[in-house]
Amino acid sequence: MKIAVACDHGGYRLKNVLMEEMVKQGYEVIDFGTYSEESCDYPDFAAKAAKAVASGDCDKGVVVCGTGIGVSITANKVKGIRCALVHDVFSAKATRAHNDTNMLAMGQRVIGEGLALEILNAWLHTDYEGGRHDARIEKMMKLERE
Ligand SMILES: O=C(CO)[C@H](O)[C@H](O)[C@H](O)COP(=O)(O)O
Repeated sequence: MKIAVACDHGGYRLKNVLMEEMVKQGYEVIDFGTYSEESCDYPDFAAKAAKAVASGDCDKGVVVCGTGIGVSITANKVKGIRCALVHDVFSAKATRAHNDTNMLAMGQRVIGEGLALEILNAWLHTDYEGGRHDARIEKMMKLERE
């Protein structure tokens, strides 16, 4: 499975920790930047990762900024993306099981690395449940076509 990752300067350190974990687990990780802690604009990088997921080049995406908010808003502007900003394990599982999210956002300035890794793993390893959630997702995605 191919995972697109991206961050701004505020998420650079956590992105590296998450990438290391995913590589260790055998995921192919494509890093869309940024590549240092020099100040930059999160939409430039989050958009690249989101477009890679939306086009099918990558299967899922993980984006990080200071709060996770900027990168999640950006990712959700790209058609086909359902990006969840998550800072607890329960929501990480729920957003895969119920929302079939294809991108995960977290904030380096909000949670520690240990919790972020638990969230990442919960999100990566929880399957979409389908069933009653299909119609709800279809209603959300229909908004993109209006
Ligand atoms: O988009 C954000 C806020 O929702 C991110 O946390 C950014 O990383 C943050 O705004 C960057 O702030 P900085 O003061 O320029 O480091």
